[in-house]
Amino acid sequence: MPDRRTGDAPTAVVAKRVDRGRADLTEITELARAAGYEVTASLTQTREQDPAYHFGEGKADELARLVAREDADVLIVDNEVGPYQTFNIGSKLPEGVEVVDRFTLILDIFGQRAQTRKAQLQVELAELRYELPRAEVKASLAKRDERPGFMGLGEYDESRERDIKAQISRIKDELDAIAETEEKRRERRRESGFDLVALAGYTNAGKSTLLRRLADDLDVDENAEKHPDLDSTAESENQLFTTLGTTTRRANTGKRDVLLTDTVGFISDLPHWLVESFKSTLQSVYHADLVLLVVDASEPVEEMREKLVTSHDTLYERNEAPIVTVFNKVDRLDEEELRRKREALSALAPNPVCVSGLTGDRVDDLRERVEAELPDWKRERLLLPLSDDAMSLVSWVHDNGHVEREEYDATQVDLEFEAPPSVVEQARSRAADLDSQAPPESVESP
Ligand SMILES: Nc1nc2c(ncn2[C@@H]2O[C@H](COP(=O)(O)OP(=O)(O)OP(=O)(O)O)[C@@H](O)[C@H]2O)c(=O)[nH]1
Ligand SMILES: [Mg+2]
Repeated sequence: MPDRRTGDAPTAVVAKRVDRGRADLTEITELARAAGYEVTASLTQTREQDPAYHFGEGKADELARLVAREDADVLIVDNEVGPYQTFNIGSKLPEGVEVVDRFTLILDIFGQRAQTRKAQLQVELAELRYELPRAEVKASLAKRDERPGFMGLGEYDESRERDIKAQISRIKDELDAIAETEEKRRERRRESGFDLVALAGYTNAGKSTLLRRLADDLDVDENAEKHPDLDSTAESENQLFTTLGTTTRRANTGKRDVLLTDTVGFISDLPHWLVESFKSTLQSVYHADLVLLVVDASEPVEEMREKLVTSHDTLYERNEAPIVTVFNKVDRLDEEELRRKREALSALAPNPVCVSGLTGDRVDDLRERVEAELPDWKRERLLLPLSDDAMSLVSWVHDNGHVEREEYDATQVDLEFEAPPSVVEQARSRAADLDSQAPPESVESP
């Protein structure tokens, strides 16, 4: 196969079957492009699934001729093609041409982008889960045909399935350990007064662009030591699955200190095992204080609806946080069109915030909305003695909450602030410790 890195792009023919209506090849073509393929031809069919070839056998022959004529490197099928069907279609194709289904293609993209240990493990896990039922099929085909080496797979080895299962369980353990570390980190961040906000949504909706728009660059640098894991890059590209790992940056929404996390995009028609493999990437969404569900509002309303449904399905059951829908890319449509879309989608996306991450238009509305939707902060007033310890508590409150009033007299400082409940509690208990040195006074605010 030609090397994708040398600019000599491998070529692909894409195909798709639907039960009824017309097959739309836009997304699969985008996926192929994201994986590095040049799509040279395509074919669709509207018919019920054929058990042997997925497509009708006549169509499978036509596909084979097209692939041969185009001299394509792969045939990409935008359907869930069973292991037997893959084998049958493959046997009609010219020697060496692979059949790539939607999931293998997505895994291929993920594999190319996976940079962190976690991302690599997730890809490996998904590949193994994909391979497991196929290993079973290979086993039974090999037995049936008494051709142990068919498809160039080498000698069939009974232990392959056992191996796969063992590897799956090992990777799951490692991913669980990573998830636990991340959960502890989230707790630490909450305790130090951060609200955790996650950007979620369909791939290419503009999540990373919004992250960059909302994030406060300077603060990330200043806090690099305090939060060494904060990543300063969140690339945007007009391409599916630009973001694979999670990126967290500090954002300023006014009073609150927010940590904003960008995540892998959602996509429709993913099998359960693939979503499951990337579960730990989505933990930062599932365990956020608030989820911003980003939608590309420049797309046709039916497409927006489908992508909203996919997003809600992905969030469903696991998500604990309130969801705010964000209609992004509003620079690409006029007020009237936006109004129509809001109305048409009002059941799925009640009261959305409309912004342009690209131009920054109305991003202040989004900041305000984030503030308004985050869980309530508590108000507190403390009277502290003038001591070094008290001053360090005052500066800690500044770091972790929002100080409304700070007045000094000869003997004490009168501090009024708003902060998350956990911060208020800690501040109270630290104030009580100070009081053991100089008698304290805590005044309930009105
Ligand atoms: N016109 C317009 N384009 C936008 C806007 N926001 C993002 N884009 C473009 O949309 C494309 C996708 O943006 P990203 O920020 O990479 O989207 P994403 O949701 O992070 O995508 P993935 O990481 O691939 O899931 C890029 O080409 C952006 O420049 C916007 O408000 N207006
Ligand atoms: Mg992104």
